[in-house]
Amino acid sequence: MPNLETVVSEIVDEMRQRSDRGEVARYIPELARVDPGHFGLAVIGADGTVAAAGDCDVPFSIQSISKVFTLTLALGMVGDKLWRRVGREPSGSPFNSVVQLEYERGIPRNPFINAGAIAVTDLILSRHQPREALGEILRFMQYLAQDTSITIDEAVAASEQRTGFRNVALANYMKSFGVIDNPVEYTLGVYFHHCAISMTCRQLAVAGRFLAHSGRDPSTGLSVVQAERAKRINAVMLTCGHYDGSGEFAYRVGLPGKSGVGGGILAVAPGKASIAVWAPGLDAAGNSHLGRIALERLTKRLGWSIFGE
Ligand SMILES: NC(=O)CC[C@H](N)C(=O)O
Repeated sequence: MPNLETVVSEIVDEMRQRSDRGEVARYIPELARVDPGHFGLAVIGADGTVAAAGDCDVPFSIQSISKVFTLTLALGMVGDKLWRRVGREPSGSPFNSVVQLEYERGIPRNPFINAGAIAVTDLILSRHQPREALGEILRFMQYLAQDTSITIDEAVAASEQRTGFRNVALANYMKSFGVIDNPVEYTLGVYFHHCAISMTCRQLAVAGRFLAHSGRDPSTGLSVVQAERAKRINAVMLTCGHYDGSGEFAYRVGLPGKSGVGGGILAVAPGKASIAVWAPGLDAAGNSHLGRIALERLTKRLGWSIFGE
């Protein structure tokens, strides 16, 4: 088996040389300013070995990757009742699509498209004031990443709050079906802010370890969620984590993964590793272009696809 550190540094070198970098997200003005030349990769093996290279210590906007953690928190609060508000089938639609919601009477297809994540945020909020809910989400991220320096990028949150018209539409539409309990502006305020959490690949890979190890953080031995819940979150990541690019991601990479329009992807190799990659340029489905290519090479060289060598 090739050496993990060698594979990681080879992939970073290969990705740095590529000229096809995708397009940074332009619909959030603050993200449009990010340099598409960045590339970072961090992999943490089961024994805690870290292989990280490139811009692995540069913070970026995690955006929709936060939805994995808000789903985890909300399941901890309300349990399987969550699935009365949100489905768990792939949508086959873009992350911010409006059409399905009308056909399905305001119940979002899954917790990772924007509508589903907004409904999940609303569940977390229902027990708190917006500031407390946001504090709880941020503290959960800091706890999982074992790093209290993680913060929210207020400029990114404000940028989205000014321009997130589609999310406002989705939230209002769900509210009309009674799927959103709180004032729409409160729910969206918390949603925009948790999407604006800023983290490095290294921090994100640490935060994802519980998903790779049956719900438990192997460095502390502490259980974050039951093994069965980790398994199910991974299943939803595999089928829905890349929106209408989820099939392609499973086909090429073969791991549960969650992307964000900041260009990050968190991927989980069950029993083996937690992986975070960042390359800001996106493909047509809004997933990191080079991030996916890098993960495809990683799983191929290490034989890590869950579907076989
Ligand atoms: N795919 C994403 O990362 C989308 C998240 C972004 N905050 C939005 O709501 O549009």
